[in-house]
Amino acid sequence: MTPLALTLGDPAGIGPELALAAWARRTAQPGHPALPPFFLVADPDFVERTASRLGLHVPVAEIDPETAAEVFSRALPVVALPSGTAIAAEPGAPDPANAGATLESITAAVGFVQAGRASAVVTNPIAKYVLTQVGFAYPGHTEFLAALAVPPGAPAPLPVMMIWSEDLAVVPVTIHVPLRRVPELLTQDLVERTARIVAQDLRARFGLAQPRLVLSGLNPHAGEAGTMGTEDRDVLAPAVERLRAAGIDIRGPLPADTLFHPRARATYDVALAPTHDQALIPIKTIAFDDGVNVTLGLPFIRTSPDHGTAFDIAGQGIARPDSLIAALRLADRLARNASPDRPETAEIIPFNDYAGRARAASAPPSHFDPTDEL
Ligand SMILES: NC(=O)C1=CN([C@@H]2O[C@H](COP(=O)(O)OP(=O)(O)OC[C@H]3O[C@@H](n4cnc5c(N)ncnc54)[C@H](O)[C@@H]3O)[C@@H](O)[C@H]2O)C=CC1
Ligand SMILES: NCC(=O)COP(=O)(O)O
Repeated sequence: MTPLALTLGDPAGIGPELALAAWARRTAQPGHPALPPFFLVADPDFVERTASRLGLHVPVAEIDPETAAEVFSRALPVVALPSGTAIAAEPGAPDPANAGATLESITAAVGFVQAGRASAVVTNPIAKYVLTQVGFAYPGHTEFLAALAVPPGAPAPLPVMMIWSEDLAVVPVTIHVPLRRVPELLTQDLVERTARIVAQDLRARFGLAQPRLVLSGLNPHAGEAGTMGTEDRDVLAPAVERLRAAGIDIRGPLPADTLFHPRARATYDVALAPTHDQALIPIKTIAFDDGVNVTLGLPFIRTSPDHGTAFDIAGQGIARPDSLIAALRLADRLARNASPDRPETAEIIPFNDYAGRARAASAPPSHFDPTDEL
């Protein structure tokens, strides 16, 4: 069985302790299947010190990726950083001196997946501003992974951030950019390319035959016919029209403020929103512990917990591993769907399976059905 490659994240954040906590929950429990085997790409001594500091009885085995699945039942498999770098980090005190190890863990994990030695990359959180201090040129994993997906110098694919949970999935069309730059970056082309990638990956990777997309407006009331901003009318609406003409089931732009309550959520699989916070606030409100960040549009699978480094609680042993566990499980399901040995049909991974409702065959004519009983 090909294991998942889990990155270190910022070693002063909660990533290392979450890896230990996730491994401690590896066995099947009622309602929760066993965790798929994974290995952490890190300094094994640092991982051992982290475990003993937290009083966790987690044996650590330094191995290569090929041995990870075999040892997983009895020890947390750790693949050493290729440079052999030793990490010294104080929980809650991020230090740019560790940025090299943080980045090396990501590049090594991607290399393992590209070489077929891991089935997917699962990333622990990084603090972008710490990496920026050593000249890291990307605003986050999402953009960095797109660059790693191609040979140096080749044009990178457009990476699309989706935060997924069984109750809601969202996609920010612009990602890590200042709010004041959104109107200039939010082009018809970007909306169309993003929506096409979402539709394609939901079909191919998540097994949804007819994914239902909606696009949230940018301005209040989706611009109120151009009286509260023109982007909805002049950029978003024509993009939706072209996408629909190309056979993609997408509606919008719809007013953002009425798009995320349960009856509205029951009418779509994924909501695209023009800005980062428009997309991420609803899902982190509804599913903070279960949300998974998935990068679409890459030639390999990458998932991550939806939260960040949580420096404020690092080293206290109180960080919840739920989102990392959800990320490991989803990466495994996506990898199985992508495997050449998969069964005849891909597993359908649920979207907005709100209260166990059956999915409507096609989008209803209105935004949502006000008489709907949930
Ligand atoms: N995928 C990634 O690498 C991500 C990285 N970040 C980075 O994380 C850093 C901190 O970002 P914040 O906005 O403060 O978000 P955050 O998610 O790190 O923390 C927000 C709040 O949630 C709590 N929290 C987070 N994860 C938790 C967990 N597993 N269990 C219990 N409580 C938890 C924290 O203690 C804090 O109070 C930033 O530098 C940002 O760049 C943020 C999001 C994702
Ligand atoms: N807010 C989500 C986030 O920052 C995740 O970014 P990335 O590091 O996964 O690109």
